[in-house]
Amino acid sequence: MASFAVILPAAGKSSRFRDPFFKKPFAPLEGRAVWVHTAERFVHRPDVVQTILVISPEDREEFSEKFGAHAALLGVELVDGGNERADSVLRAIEKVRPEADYIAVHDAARPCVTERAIDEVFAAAVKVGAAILAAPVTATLKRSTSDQRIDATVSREMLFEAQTPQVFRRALLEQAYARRDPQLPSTDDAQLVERLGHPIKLVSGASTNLKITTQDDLRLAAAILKSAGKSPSSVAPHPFAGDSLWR
Ligand SMILES: Nc1ccn([C@@H]2O[C@H](COP(=O)(O)OP(=O)(O)OP(=O)(O)O)[C@@H](O)[C@H]2O)c(=O)n1
Ligand SMILES: C[C@](O)(CO)[C@H](O)COP(=O)(O)O
Repeated sequence: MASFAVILPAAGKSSRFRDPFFKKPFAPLEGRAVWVHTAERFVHRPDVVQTILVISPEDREEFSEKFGAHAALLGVELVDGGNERADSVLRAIEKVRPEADYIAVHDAARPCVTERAIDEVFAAAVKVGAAILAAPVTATLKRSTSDQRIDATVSREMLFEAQTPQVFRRALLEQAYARRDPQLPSTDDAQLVERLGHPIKLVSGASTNLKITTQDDLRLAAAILKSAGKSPSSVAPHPFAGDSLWR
């Protein structure tokens, strides 16, 4: 069986979350913190050999007080994050155990991912070496002028919104990070692997696999978890789930 190390980046500033008390990974959601819901999607899987939660050094003390026992119970290891998301992921990559064949990076702020979607993107990564969940763009896309007027309508043909997990053969992701040019920004890990020219499979992800960014997203995530009896694995998968496109 292929073995996976899972990296859960949770070291961001949550600036768009605008909550006076919580950064989004630590916000309460249906009785548990967001990060706990996310971690629980992975820690019990027989193919996951390690789960690493990346938190900001400034959060370490409070996290240990509030969640230290729960993290230990789940077998979740902690790593200090960095200024950029890529810095956080790299620090976790450096702690991945030798027995992991693949590395899956999944935003701690995406607690509604389903077991089926994880199965599919993991399987695709084993097949191709790299795969990400991505939702087909369904809205009409407009490009704006600097003063917020419509400049043009952009074709949504073959456009996908990248999600996570983003899953890679370990050596491939390590090579992509070794060649990372800090001058070239990257908002996801796939971008770094794309620059190597390696194919990355797009596995259709559900719109319910949302990234909590704002307070509205938290409310939406609560509704999704409630409708799934708090276990999103029973959420109806995206109608095209399982389809995938080479890239
Ligand atoms: N330096 C960073 C930046 C982001 N993240 C994590 O990457 C995921 C996706 O990032 P995003 O949604 O942008 O989180 P924030 O950067 O916290 O959001 P904001 O831009 O609103 O501050 C989040 O789980 C976030 O905690 C991280 O681990 N380290
Ligand atoms: C990784 C990601 O969730 C894919 O859509 C997204 O790029 C994270 O971006 P953020 O600005 O760090 O939220």
